[in-house]
Formats: sequence, C-alpha cells, structure tokens
Amino acid sequence: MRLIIRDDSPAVGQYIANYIAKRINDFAPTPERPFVLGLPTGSSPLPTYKFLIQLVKDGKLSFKNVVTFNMDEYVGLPEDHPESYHTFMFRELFSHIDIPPSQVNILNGNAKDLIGECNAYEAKIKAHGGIELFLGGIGEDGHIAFNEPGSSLSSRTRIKTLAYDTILANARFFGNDISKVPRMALTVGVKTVLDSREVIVVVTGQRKALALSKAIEEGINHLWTLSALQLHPWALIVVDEDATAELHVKTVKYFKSIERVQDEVEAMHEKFRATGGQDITGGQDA
Ligand SMILES: N[C@@H]1[C@@H](O)[C@H](O)[C@@H](COP(=O)(O)O)O[C@@H]1O
Repeated sequence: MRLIIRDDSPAVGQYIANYIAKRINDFAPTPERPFVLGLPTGSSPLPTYKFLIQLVKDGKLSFKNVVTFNMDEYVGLPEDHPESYHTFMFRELFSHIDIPPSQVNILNGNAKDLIGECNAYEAKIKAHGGIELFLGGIGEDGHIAFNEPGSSLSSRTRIKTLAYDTILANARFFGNDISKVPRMALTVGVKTVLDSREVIVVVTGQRKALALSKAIEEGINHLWTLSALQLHPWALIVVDEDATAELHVKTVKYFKSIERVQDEVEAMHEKFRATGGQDITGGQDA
C-alpha cells in the first residue's frame, strides 16, 4: 500500500485526477478494449472530478472509451431525486465529460428485484473483464462504498442496511432531517473492490483521521472495512494533512520517504511493459 499526503483537498484532487488520466492514457482504450473505471460519490472526490473535467476540456483526456461502474446507490430514492447517486454523478461529472451515457453503470436502487440487480451488476463487471481502477472514498466509520462496520470482507454487490452513524453523517444532504435519509443502499462489496486491478482511495478532512489510522496502522478488521485494502497488491490512499492527524509521525515519515523513490520504480515498470513484458506486479513499491 502507498500513502500520498498533499496539503489540502484541492491538491489531493489534482494528484488523483492526473494519476487517473495517466492510467487511462497509457492504457490507450478502444471501443473493443475500454478502460473500466470504478467511481464513488461523496464530497471527497469532488475536487478530483473538477480536475478530470478540466483535463477533458483541455483535450488531455477522453472518456469515449471508458466504462464506469459506481460504488453504490440508495434504495428507494427516485433516480431524479437531487440526492440520488445517479443525479450526483451526472451533475458533478458525467454531464461535463465526453462519456456516452450507455457506458455509465450505476446500481438501480428502485429495481423490483434488488437481489437480481446486485447479481447482474457483479456479472456485468465480470463480463467487462473486471475493474481496472476503482476510486473510492470512505465514511467516518471507515466504510468503503456502503460496506458498513461488520461487513464481510468477502462481500460482493448486495443490499446493505446503513449504520446509524452513516445516516447521521448523510442527513446533511437531506435538510438535516434523519427521517428523510434512506435506511438501505445497494453497494459493491469489499471483495468487489479488492478484485479490481488497482484501488485508489481519497481521504480528506480531520473527521476521517481516526478511520485512516485504524485502516493503515492496525490489523485487518471488519469494523473498519477500508483496512481490507491491506490485502490489495496495488492500493494507493491519497490524503490531505488534516486526515493524518491520528497517524504516528513514524508512519507519515515512512510513506513520505517511499514517495520520493516511487517515480523511479514506476519508470522501471513502464520500461518493462514497453518492451512487451507482462508486468504482474503492477508498478507499486508496496
Ligand atoms: N456511500 C458513500 C461513500 O461511498 C462515501 O465514501 C462516503 C463519504 O462521503 P464524503 O466524501 O462526503 O465524506 O459517503 C457515503 O457514505
């Protein structure tokens, strides 16, 4: 695992957007071989989306051959509700970039058969050859997607009841009225995320600091589902200074020191791939 620390949330967004753009551009996707990208909602990825939109506007990135799968969606919230994750994604990203809407996948929280919907989502990811890069965010309780504390670390896309803490945290989007926050969601599972070839998680703000320390400084624990990322061979967490508040100085120093040489390691992997070598390690110093 790698941890990248930037001064503030815009700098985090810029780093991640440039990183994703490089991955997509290096992959050189085509209609037959699209780049499969997993995406989150929430306030944390907003700066990333802003920079991605700018890269598209500047002609440095295209989503024409990108297929997306979103992490989650509320159950029972009309698709056109201002707080549905469908509305969010089109408002904050998809309407401003060149992705064909037919290449956007978001779970349908109003499906008649919710279990069938979840199974079909997993099958569709598989049919696309899996997710190349999953970008995620976390809740204050360390949940990734809507994998609340206690979620199985082998979980796949399914119906999930939301933890009271999450309902409280998300009430800000529903006029601070907790009775208006949906009680259930459909979400990709922890294992769905772990199966992606690469995972990047954005963690910003002091209110996420405890979750970050639990996830990277302690053992793998279903009460902090982000900690499952320790099992992933190619995982990157990008945080701002505020989110490091609970980390040991030693942890911060370690990750800063490996960042300095990571560029050299990446260059070696790029060279290896360019010569036709099959790079099973991914390119991570982790
Ligand atoms: N299901 C989403 C998560 O995927 C997201 O990571 C989290 C954090 O949101 P924010 O970034 O606004 O703190 O919110 C919701 O719970």
